[in-house]
Amino acid sequence: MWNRCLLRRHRIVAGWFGALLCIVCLHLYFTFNSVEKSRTSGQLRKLKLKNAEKYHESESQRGNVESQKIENTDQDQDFENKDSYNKPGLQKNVDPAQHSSSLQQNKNAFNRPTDRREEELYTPPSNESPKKRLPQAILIGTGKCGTRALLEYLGMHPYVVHAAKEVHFFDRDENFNLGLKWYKTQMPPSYSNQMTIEKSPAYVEHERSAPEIFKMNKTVRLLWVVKDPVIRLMSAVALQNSATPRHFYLERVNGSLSIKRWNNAVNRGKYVVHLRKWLKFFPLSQIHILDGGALKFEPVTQIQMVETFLGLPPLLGPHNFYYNVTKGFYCLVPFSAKSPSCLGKSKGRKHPELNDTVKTLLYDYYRPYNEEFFKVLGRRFDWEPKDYT
Ligand SMILES: Nc1ncnc2c1ncn2[C@@H]1O[C@H](COP(=O)(O)OS(=O)(=O)O)[C@@H](OP(=O)(O)O)[C@H]1O
Repeated sequence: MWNRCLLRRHRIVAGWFGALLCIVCLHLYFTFNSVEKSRTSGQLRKLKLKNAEKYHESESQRGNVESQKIENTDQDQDFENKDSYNKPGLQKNVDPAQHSSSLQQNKNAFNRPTDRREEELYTPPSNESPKKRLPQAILIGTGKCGTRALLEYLGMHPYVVHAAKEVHFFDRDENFNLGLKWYKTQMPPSYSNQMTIEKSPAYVEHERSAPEIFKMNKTVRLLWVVKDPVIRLMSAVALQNSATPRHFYLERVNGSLSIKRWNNAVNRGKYVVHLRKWLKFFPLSQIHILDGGALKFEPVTQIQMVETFLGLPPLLGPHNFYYNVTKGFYCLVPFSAKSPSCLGKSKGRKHPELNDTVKTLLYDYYRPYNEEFFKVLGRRFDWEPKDYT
C-alpha cells in the first residue's frame, strides 16, 4: 500500500518534470528560430543595401549622360496623386495572349502580398552562405527603352539580385577578354534560391552577344525592352550634348531630306534586324520582349508578366508602384521601404519637338521594320504617331 502510494507520487513528479522539460525545449526552439530568421534576413538586407550603394557610387562617378541614380524623393508634393497608385484601372488592358499559361498556375499558388516586409517573403536556404553566380537572366536591351526601370522594378523582388551597374561583358573587348570568371565577379552575392540578373543594353546589337551567351548558358532567360523606335530615337537625341547637331540622324540626298540609314542611333530601332540574330541561337519563347511604352504606363501588368516568364513567385503588385505626378513616371516602393524612390533626373528628359515632315519621314522609315518585327513576334505594338512621348 505504502509502496503503491510512493509509486504514484513518483509518477506525478515525473509527469510534471516531463511537462516542464517540454516547455523549456519549445521555448529554446522558438528563440533559436527567430534569431536565425533575423540573422538571415539581416544578411539579405545588407546584401541588397550593398548593391544599392555600389549602384549609387558607380552612377555618380559617371557623367550626367549615363547617370541614373535612384533618388529618394519623400517630399509630399512629389507624391500628391497618392490615390492613383492603387487605382483598379492600373491593372487593366492585360493582353491574355502575352500571358504564358504558367501565370494562372502561379496566381493560384501564391497570394500576392500587400503590406509585407521583405524578410517575411524570402527565406534563404539554411546553412548556406551567399556567393557570386553567373546571371540566370540577362536584360539585353534596347537602350533608352526603359531598361533601368525594368531592372530596378525587378530588383524589388526578394528572389532577385542584380548587378548594380551595366557590366558590358559581351560587348566590350577589354571586359570580354577577362573571361567568365571576371564576369562572375561583377555579380552581387546571392543564395541558391535567388536569381541573378544583369542588364547591358548594348548586348542586343553586338554580334558576339547571342553566340557567347548561348555558349555560357543555353537556358538563360533573356529580357528585351523595345519601344516605338521614333520615340526611342528622340530619347537618344535628348541625351546628346550640345556639340552634336540636333538632327544628326537626317541627311540630304539629291536635295531631299532622308534618314541616315547607317547611323547607330537609327539602327538600334530596327528591332527585327537584331531579333533575327538572336533567333539563330535562342527560341522566341526564351526571349521575353516587352514594350517600353506599356512598361511606363502599366508597370504592374508588365512586371507580373516578367515574373511569370522568369518563373519567380508572383510577389510584385500595385503596392510596389507609386505614380509621381511631377515626374510623370511610376516610382518604386520596395517591400519594407518607408518611402518611394524614383529614377534620377537623367530619365524623363524633355524630348525635342518634331515637325510634321520629319515625324512622317521617321514613321515611314521604321514602319516596314516594325511590321516585320510584329510578324516574327506574332503580336503587334501600337507604334503609330501620337502626341505623347
Ligand atoms: N519609372 C520610370 N522612371 C523613369 N524613366 C522611366 C520609367 N519607366 C520608363 N522610363 C523610361 O526609361 C527611359 C530610359 O531608358 P533606359 O533606362 O533603357 O536608358 S539607358 O539606355 O539605360 O540610358 C526614359 O527615357 P526618357 O524619357 O527619354 O528619359 C524613360 O522614358
